[in-house]
Amino acid sequence: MLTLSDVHDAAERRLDPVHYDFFAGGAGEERTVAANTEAFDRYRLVPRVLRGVGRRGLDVELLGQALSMPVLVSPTAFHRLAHPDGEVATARAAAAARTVMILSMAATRTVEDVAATGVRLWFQLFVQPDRAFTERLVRRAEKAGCGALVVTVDAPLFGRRDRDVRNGFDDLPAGLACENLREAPTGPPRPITWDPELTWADLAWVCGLTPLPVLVKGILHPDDAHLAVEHGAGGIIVSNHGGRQLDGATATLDALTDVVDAVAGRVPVLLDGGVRRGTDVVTALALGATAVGIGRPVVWGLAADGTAGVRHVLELLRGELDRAMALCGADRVAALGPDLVDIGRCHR
Ligand SMILES: Cc1cc2nc3c(=O)[nH]c(=O)nc-3n(C[C@H](O)[C@H](O)[C@H](O)COP(=O)(O)O)c2cc1C
Ligand SMILES: CCCCC(=O)C(=O)O
Repeated sequence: MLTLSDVHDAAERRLDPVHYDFFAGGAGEERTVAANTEAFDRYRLVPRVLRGVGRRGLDVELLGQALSMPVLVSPTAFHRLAHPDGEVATARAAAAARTVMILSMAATRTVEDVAATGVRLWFQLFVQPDRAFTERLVRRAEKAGCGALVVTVDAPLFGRRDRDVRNGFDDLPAGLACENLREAPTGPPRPITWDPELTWADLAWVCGLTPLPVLVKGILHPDDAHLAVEHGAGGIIVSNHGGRQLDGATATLDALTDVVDAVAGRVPVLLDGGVRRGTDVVTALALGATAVGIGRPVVWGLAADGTAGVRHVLELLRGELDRAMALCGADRVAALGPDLVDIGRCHR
């Protein structure tokens, strides 16, 4: 498996086709799923030369945590559909790679079991209409040692994924559950409720609830990025949920520059969606992202070969990023700037 695309192919061969469709699919025509990767195809790099890049550092600091590279694990649901050990297997790989894993609220292993791997862990939250329950979840994540909360804001309701509708896939199979939604160890898990009533006041409420930094995930509009910072966000994740919510939403890479300008350095800006190559990481960082997240590639690694498969995905990206940085004349992440991107020609 020489590329992330090879890992995808191996996963597709191993997964139940219905579960493969759940992981791979997006909303509607999947235009935004396609747009995310297609945007990276459109941007070109303008490398610098003769810059002495024999010693390179890929490490970054993010919200007080040291990462070995600017690539982290975006939250994805239901890892036990891909591997019996589920999110614990994923976490072992992220820990070995010394990067952050964002645990989905829809994880099929408990946050305590995942944290026990020693991974740098953040917890992703859909704010629930029952605010007392939401607060208990936050306390549980804090107690388990999570270093940040990630509030996903692109889901006032659930995007319609046509593949899942066609396949009749609307719930986890017997024996699997969202383990962090049980109120008692053997009690039934509460269902995730999408709350279309959420407003910026609710984000401010979450930010006031916890000393942890709160990242807001699912921002595409620069005015929303500004509002997020005003309401207490400690970080922004430019994301369209991997094209699973609003079909037709802009590619995240196309949205990045305006968001970075609106945030004006006040908090870190991350991006996810369509990152499949080390050069994609270079492009996003050159345009102002502090780090990028990967969603589906992690699931493909997990399905293909468990912890080793996820580790392979992370190390493939690390190797590609290192090579791409050298070829761009950058010896460290901070050396990646917008001058490396052929902005004028990228929208043709
Ligand atoms: C199978 C799957 C499940 C996901 N589950 C969640 C989730 O529970 N919470 C969330 O905030 N985002 C979720 N996402 C969105 C990802 O966090 C991320 O934004 C997206 O996958 C990035 O795009 P990529 O898959 O092209 O890397 C999910 C994405 C996929 C593909
Ligand atoms: C019911 C879990 C939802 C996870 C999610 O956000 C997604 O599938 O995109």
